[in-house]
Amino acid sequence: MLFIKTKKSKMKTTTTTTGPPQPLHSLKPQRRRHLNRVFAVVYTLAIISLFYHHTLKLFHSTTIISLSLFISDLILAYMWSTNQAFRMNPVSRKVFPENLEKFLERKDFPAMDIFICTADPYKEPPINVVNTALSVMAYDYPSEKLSVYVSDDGGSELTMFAFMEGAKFGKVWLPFCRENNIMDRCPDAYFRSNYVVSADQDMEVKMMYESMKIKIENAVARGSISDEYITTDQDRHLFSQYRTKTFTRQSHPPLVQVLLNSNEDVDIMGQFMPNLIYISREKRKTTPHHFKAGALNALVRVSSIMTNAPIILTLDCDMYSNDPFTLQRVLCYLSDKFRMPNCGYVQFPQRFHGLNKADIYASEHKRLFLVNPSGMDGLLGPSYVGTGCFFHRRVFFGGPSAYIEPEIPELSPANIVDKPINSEQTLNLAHHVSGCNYENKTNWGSKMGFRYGSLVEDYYSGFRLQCEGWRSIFCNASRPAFLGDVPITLIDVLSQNKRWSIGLLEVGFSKFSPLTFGIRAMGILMGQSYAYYAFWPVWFFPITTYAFLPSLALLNAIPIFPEPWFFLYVFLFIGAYGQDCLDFILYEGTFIRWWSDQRMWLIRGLSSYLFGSIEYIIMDDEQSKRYDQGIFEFGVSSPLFVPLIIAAILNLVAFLGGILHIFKEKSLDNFSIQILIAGFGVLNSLPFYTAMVLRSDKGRMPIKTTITSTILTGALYAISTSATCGLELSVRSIIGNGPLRNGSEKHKAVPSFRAIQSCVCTEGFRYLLKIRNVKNPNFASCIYFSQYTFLSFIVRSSHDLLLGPSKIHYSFTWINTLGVFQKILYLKNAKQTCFYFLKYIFIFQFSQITLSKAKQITIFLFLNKTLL
Ligand SMILES: O=c1ccn([C@@H]2O[C@H](COP(=O)(O)OP(=O)(O)O[C@H]3O[C@H](CO)[C@@H](O)[C@H](O)[C@H]3O)[C@@H](O)[C@H]2O)c(=O)[nH]1
Ligand SMILES: [Mn+2]
Repeated sequence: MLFIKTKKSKMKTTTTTTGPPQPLHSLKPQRRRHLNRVFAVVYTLAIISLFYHHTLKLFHSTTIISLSLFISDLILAYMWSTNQAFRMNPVSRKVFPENLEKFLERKDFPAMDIFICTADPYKEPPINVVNTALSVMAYDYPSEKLSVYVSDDGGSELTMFAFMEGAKFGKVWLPFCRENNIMDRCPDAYFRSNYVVSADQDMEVKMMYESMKIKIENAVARGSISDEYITTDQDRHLFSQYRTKTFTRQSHPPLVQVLLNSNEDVDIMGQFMPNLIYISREKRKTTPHHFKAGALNALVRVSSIMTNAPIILTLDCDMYSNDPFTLQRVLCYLSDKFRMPNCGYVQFPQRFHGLNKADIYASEHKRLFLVNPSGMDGLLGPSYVGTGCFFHRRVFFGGPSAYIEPEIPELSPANIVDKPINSEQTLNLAHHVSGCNYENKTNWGSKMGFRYGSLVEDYYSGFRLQCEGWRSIFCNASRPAFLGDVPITLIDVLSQNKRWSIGLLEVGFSKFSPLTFGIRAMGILMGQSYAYYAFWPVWFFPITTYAFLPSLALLNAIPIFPEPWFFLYVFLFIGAYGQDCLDFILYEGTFIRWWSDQRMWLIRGLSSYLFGSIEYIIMDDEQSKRYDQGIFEFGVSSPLFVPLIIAAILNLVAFLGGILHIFKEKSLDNFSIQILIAGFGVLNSLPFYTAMVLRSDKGRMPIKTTITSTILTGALYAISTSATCGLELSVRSIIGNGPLRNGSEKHKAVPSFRAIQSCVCTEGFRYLLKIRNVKNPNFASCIYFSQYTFLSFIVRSSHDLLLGPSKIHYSFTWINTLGVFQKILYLKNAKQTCFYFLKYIFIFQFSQITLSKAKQITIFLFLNKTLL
C-alpha cells in the first residue's frame, strides 16, 4: 500500500472504545476554541456599549447620518454574531486509510457513481472536462465499481466528441497511471508537472494526449465536428442525433450514451475500464430546467437505473481529482455506519490551482471553503459546496428516518440492478427519466434529490438535507483531493459573487430561511452558520455606508463620530479585523493573501453584494426567465465597477482634504475616525488608482467608466453639500444661483468655492443628462439655456421681493443670453456645445464670488470674452 504511515499513538482522540481498535478516523477539537469563546464575550460587551451610545444619540436627534450608522453597525454586529457559530467548536479530523482494508476487503468496496456537470463547450472547454473525467476514472479503485456520468447541459456534439476521444485515450492513460503509480492522474496536470516516468513512455503518452487535445480544440474552434472525424457507423448514428433540425442547445430530446462499459471495454493491458456514460437531459424552452440542480437530479435518476451505486460524487467540470486515494479516505467515513449512522455526505474543500502569490481576487475563499467548514464540522457538519462531495445515495430520498419512496421502484436506492447498462430496456428507461416533464407532480426538487428554488443549489440542498437530520463530515487532506480553476478577471469574480448573492438571498427570505426554519430544525449555532451565508449580501449596506458617509461628511466639515467613541471604534475594528487575520494565517494563509481577501470583501460589498441585492429585490418573472438563458452571460460589465471607483475617488479627496485640514487648523476637530476610515479606503483602493491613471495595458479601467464615476462622484458630493446646506442652497445650486454670502451660520460654514463646484457639477450633470440622445443637441441646448436663465431670473426676483435686493446682480444674464444663443447655433458638434456650456456655468458662478456688483460684471464679461 502506498499510504503514508501516520503516527497515531500521540494523538488524543475522541474515538470511543466501542469502535475498532485501529481507528479509521479521529476527531480533535482545536485548542483555539477556548480563546475564541473568551474573545466573543469581550467583543459582545464592546458591541453592547456601542449600541448604548447609538441609542442615546438616536434619542437625542435622529438624522439620516445617525440612522445609517446605526443600521450599518446593527448589520455588522449581526453578521459578526453569525460568524461566531464557526468559532465556537472548530475541529480537525484525520483519516487512516491504511487501516481500511482490515475492515473491508478491496473486493467488497462499494460501487461509486461520479457525476460531472458541464454546460457550455465554449466557456468550459471540453478538453478540460475530459481531463476531469480521466482524473477520476484513474482512481486507485476497482474499475468495475466506478461509473462516471457526464451531464452536458449544453447538449453539444463537441462535448460528445471530446468524450469519445477521451474514452479511447483513457485506455492508454489508466494503465499508464496504474503501472507507474502516478499521483497526478489528470493528464493535463501531469504533463504540466516535471515528473517523468521514463522519457520514452512519457513521450509516447504525451503525444497521444496532445493529438487528442488538438483534435478537440480544433473542433471547438470550428464549432462543429468535421466529417473526417466520424469514421464508424456508430459515430455517424450518434452525431446524426445532434444534426436533426429540432436540435438546439435550448431545445432537444434526451440523450444517454454509453461510451465505456465496464463489462466489455478493456484497456490496452486487458483490464476492464470503468463505465463512462454521456447524458444530455431533455430541454424544452417552455419547461424550467432548474440549472445545475436539475442536471444533478437527472443524473441521480439515470444512474439509479444503470448502476445504482450507494455512493455518489458530484464534481464540477472545472475541477479535477488530485489524489488517487481519495475514495479510500471517503470510505473511512462512509463505511463506518456503526459510529456515523446519520452521516449523509463527506465534503472536501474546494481548492484551486494557479492562484497568484497575493491571490488578488481572493478566489481561494479560505473562509468559505476551509475555516468555516471546520467550524461547522464541530457542530453538525459542513454545508455542501457543489463539488468534491460524496453522498450516500439514500440522502436524496428523505431524512434518515423518513424515507420517501420514489415514483418508480427502479429509482429506489435499495434496488438491485440486474440488467446490463446498454440493454435496450435500461436505455429506454434512462431516456424516460431524463425527460424534461418527468419531474412534473413528483417530489424531485422539493423533497427529493437536489432542491430547486435558489441559484446556489449546493448551499440550499445541503441546508435542507441537514435540516432533515443528515450529518456531514469535512475531510481536509494535506494533499488537496481536488483542484479547481479560478476566474481570472475581476468582472468574472464579481459576476460570480453577484449570482451567489441573489441565490443566497432567495434562501434567506424564503419560508425555509435559516433564521427561522433552520434554527428550529438544527439549533441556534447551525442556524446561525447558515444564516451567515444567507445574509452575506446584506453586507453591502454597512460597506457602502462606511465607504461614502464618513468621507462626504469630512468634506462637508461635519464630524459624525463624537470623540469619546474613538477607542471603542478602534477596538471594534482592530478586534474583528485582527481575529479575522489571525484565523486566516493559522489556516496556512499569508498576510498578503489576507490583505487581498479583506480588500475583496470590501470590493464585493460595493459591487456584487450591492447589485445582487438590488437585482434580488427587483427580480420578477421576466428576469428569472432571462436567467434561464443567460446564467453564463453577464453582459453588464461597467456598472459593477462604478460604485468602487466613486468610493475610491471620494475617499482620496476626503483623505487629502482631512490631512490639509489638520495642517491648517492644527487640530483634529473630532475628525480622526473619519480621516482613518477615508485613509483605509484609500489604502484599499490603490489598485484602482493605478488602473485609472497609470496603466495603459488592456486590463486598465475603461475610460468611460472612469469618466462616469468621476461625474457621479461630483454629483454625489454636490447632493451631499446641498443637503447639508439646507433647502435654500439646494434650490440655488440646482438653478444656478451661486453661493450664499450672507446666509445663516450654517451657510457661512460652506466656503463659496465649494458651493460653486457643486453648482457646476449639478448643473453640468443635469445638462449632460438632458442633451444625451437628443437629435439636435444645439437646439436642445438653446432650450435648456432659456429655461436656465428664466428660472434663475424667477428665483432671483422672488428672492429680492421677499428678502430685499440680493448682492448678486442678475440683469446681465439677460444681456448675455442672446449672445449665448448666437454662439451655440454656430458650434459644430455636441461636444463643443457641451464644453461651452460647462465653461459658461463655471465663469458665471466664479464671477459671483466677488462682492461688488461692478466687479462681478467686469469679471464675468472679461472671462466670457477670453474663455468663451
Ligand atoms: O444550467 C447549468 C448551470 C451550471 N451547470 C454546471 O454547474 C457547475 C458550476 O457552475 P459554475 O458556473 O462553474 O458556477 P461557480 O460559481 O463557479 O460554482 C460554484 O457555485 C455553484 C452554485 O452555487 C456550485 O454549483 C458550484 O459547485 C460551485 O463551485 C459547472 O460545472 C456547470 O457546468 C450545469 O450543469 N447546468
Ligand atoms: Mn466554477
